[in-house]
Amino acid sequence: MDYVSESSHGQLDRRPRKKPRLAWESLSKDRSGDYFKEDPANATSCGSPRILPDHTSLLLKGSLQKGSPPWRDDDKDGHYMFAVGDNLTPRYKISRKIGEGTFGQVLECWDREAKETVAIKVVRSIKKYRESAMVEIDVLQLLSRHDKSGSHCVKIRNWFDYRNHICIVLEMLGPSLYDFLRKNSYRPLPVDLVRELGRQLLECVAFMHNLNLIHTDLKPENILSSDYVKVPDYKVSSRSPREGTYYKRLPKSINIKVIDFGSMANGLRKHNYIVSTRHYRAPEVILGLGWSYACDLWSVGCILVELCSGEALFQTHENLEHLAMMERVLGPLPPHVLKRADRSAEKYIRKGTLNWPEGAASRESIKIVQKLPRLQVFTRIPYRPPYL
Ligand SMILES: Nc1ncnc2c1ncn2[C@@H]1O[C@H](COP(=O)(O)OP(=O)(O)OP(=O)(O)O)[C@@H](O)[C@H]1O
Repeated sequence: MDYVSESSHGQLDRRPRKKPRLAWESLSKDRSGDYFKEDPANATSCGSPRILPDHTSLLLKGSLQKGSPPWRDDDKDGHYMFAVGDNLTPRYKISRKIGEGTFGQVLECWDREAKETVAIKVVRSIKKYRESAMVEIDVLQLLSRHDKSGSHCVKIRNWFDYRNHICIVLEMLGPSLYDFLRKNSYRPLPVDLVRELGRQLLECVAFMHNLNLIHTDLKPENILSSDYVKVPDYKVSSRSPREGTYYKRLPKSINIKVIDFGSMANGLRKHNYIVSTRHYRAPEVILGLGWSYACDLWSVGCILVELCSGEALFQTHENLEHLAMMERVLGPLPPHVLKRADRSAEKYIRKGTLNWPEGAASRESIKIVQKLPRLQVFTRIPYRPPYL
């Protein structure tokens, strides 16, 4: 057998960009009936996951044309093991792996029934991820139901449970804003383009917030170009001219769509657990003040500055340094905000102000903060004070 391993990115990511996953605890509700809905064309079989030496997907060349591939154990993290050319139920044929996240893998597949390419999120066969995926499906369906005029949210096409993996079938989108930045060697995008992207992003956020939903994980990786065109990839097609496998995607327009609704939170409740990927995390989340809709707006602000400058604004992994960076860029945190900090954040505050630079972990850290430009320098627009 000829196995090939594949990683989700051609290049190494420059920073860890993952967030804690807790949303299922706050959003999940009692479900009955459709929880383990199956694609009628497909039999689900469940087996106990066994340990495999590594978590990378194995791609098996030249597997079955019709029906399901032979049973393969999941890897040690509960990821589905697949082969390019396999069927994922008789309806979907796997073309390639597009991405991998906390939840599972995203596969580009050819939908034989709809005759279109789709992206299928194949969720890890672990209870908490399965449950969270069901919440994501609910959210995607809710968004689709209310989306009369194109909300800039990815559309769900279908879902099913296959060999103990929840599979979410999504419309196929193009590269992410992070891909654009990376491929552009982290050079700034033109301000007019950023303005247009910001408008679309805010439209999407307003749409979600009007439905009392807080995304909580807005970041360039989760904003995808909404169109893609297929052009022949001759390098591949000359060797293996198989259905759905010899195309590559190119960005076609500046229309964007938001993905990844697995961390969605209910806006009607108060929350104070940690959300968002570090660089896009709002101060109220770090300080334990309780958070709501505004945390999405904070993330949008960080994203827009990143698109204008080419680099993530707050590149840190430490809370106090992060807060100091915010003060450096935006001005002092208001005293009434610092006063409300919870116990875990008290250590960052001395006499009503941020314990900085006294509390800094190192001189290097102080220097890094000092080097950050003020917001006006990034945007060349007049400074607007207190942001909380
Ligand atoms: N509809 C889509 N079209 C094209 N690519 C997609 C689509 N949905 C997801 N992807 C790709 O798959 C990757 C992982 O998807 P997603 O963020 O939904 O998974 P996740 O497990 O929730 O990830 P994370 O741990 O980063 O939150 C994305 O970064 C993107 O590159």
